[in-house]
Amino acid sequence: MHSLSVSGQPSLLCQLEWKSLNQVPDSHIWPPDLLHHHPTSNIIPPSSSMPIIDLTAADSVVIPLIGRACETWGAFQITGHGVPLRLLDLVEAQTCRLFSLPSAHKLRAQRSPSGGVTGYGPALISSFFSKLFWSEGFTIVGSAQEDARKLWPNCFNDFCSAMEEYSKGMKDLSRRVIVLMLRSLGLSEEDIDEVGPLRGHDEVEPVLQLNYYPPCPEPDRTMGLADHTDSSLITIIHQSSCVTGLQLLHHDESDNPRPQWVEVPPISGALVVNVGDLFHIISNGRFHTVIHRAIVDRTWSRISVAYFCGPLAHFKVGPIQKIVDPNQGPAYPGITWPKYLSLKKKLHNETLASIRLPLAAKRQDDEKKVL
Ligand SMILES: C=C1C[C@]23C[C@@]1(O)CC[C@H]2[C@@]12CCC[C@@](C)(C(=O)O1)[C@H]2[C@@H]3C(=O)O
Ligand SMILES: O=C(O)CCC(=O)C(=O)O
Ligand SMILES: [Fe+2]
Repeated sequence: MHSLSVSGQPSLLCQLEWKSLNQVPDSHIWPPDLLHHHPTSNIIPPSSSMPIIDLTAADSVVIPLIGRACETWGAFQITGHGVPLRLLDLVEAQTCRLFSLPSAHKLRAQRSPSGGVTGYGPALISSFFSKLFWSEGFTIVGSAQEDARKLWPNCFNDFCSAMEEYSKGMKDLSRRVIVLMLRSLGLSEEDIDEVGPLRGHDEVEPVLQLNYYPPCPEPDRTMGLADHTDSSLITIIHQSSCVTGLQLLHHDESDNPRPQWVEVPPISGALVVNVGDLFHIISNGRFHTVIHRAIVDRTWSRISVAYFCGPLAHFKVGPIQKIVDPNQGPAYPGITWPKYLSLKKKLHNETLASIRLPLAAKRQDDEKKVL
């Protein structure tokens, strides 16, 4: 059953008994202009489908492929990444175990309504929309112990150890991918040690977002997770292997002036890497932070596990000087991840634009006009 808040708007903490529904309640029906599903937009010729990069290939092959993918797509899939299939299956099974709990149990670990980040609830961006998502989320920052104890007072260990092992695997992999991305921007290994977004990488608290999208009787009328960019440097996503749902907004300059939603096909054992807002900033806008969303399926539920990799809290992320064109200057000021997240809570997809600096060339022009 879903609840209504005093204002008559559906409560964001509403908990549906998904299985009991044979149609989508009004609280979850999205206006068509926000859905723009365009079924045909999913039929993308293979020549322009999202890159799949095998990390076992030589660096001289992988690095340019990654650079190109980040510039044109803002995302790519990786295979040969070394994270065992056993670990991907384990984290998926534990995620499934969590979302299969009765609603009343899950609500014991509900995210605190007064600005909490960790715990069970709709994705945080849900507050920007008057309609609810056809999904449930669980956010882990650092250790999952406190919340897992509320869910399984006597047997929380399996869940916690799976999440810890997975976070560790993702931490190592994200460092490796970030180094390849920085090298594709022309930085040497020594430059990378100096420039710093990876400084203290081992101490950064892992952020995991577990997402569950139940089957939906009317998938074309609702939204699993609305359009957004991730605030991280990069996000690594594991998605269930048989059900599609993740889509990217892709601008294919060569054929079509309008961006299109492109499906990210699930490939067993592959992981999706999204360029996040902070990488867009450090690359001075060269790498493109990707707008993405999740839609739902009539028959199948879907699970995704997203690992958000960011810098240490006190580290100010700004465009890397070595790659800033001196004629243009930096496009963004330095900003810490917590500060960026607090802006994002208020401004959602307008956050990057809100901090963008006028280009140096334009600044000089404007200064001349004043003189
Ligand atoms: C580090 C974070 C990124 C995130 C906000 C958060 O503090 C924890 C949850 C993350 C998440 C996951 C689902 C999509 C997203 C936009 C959201 O609503 O919560 C991201 C946030 C983000 O990238 O800004
Ligand atoms: O479900 C997905 O594949 C996308 C999840 C996502 O974008 C997120 O958690 O930020
Ligand atoms: Fe995302």
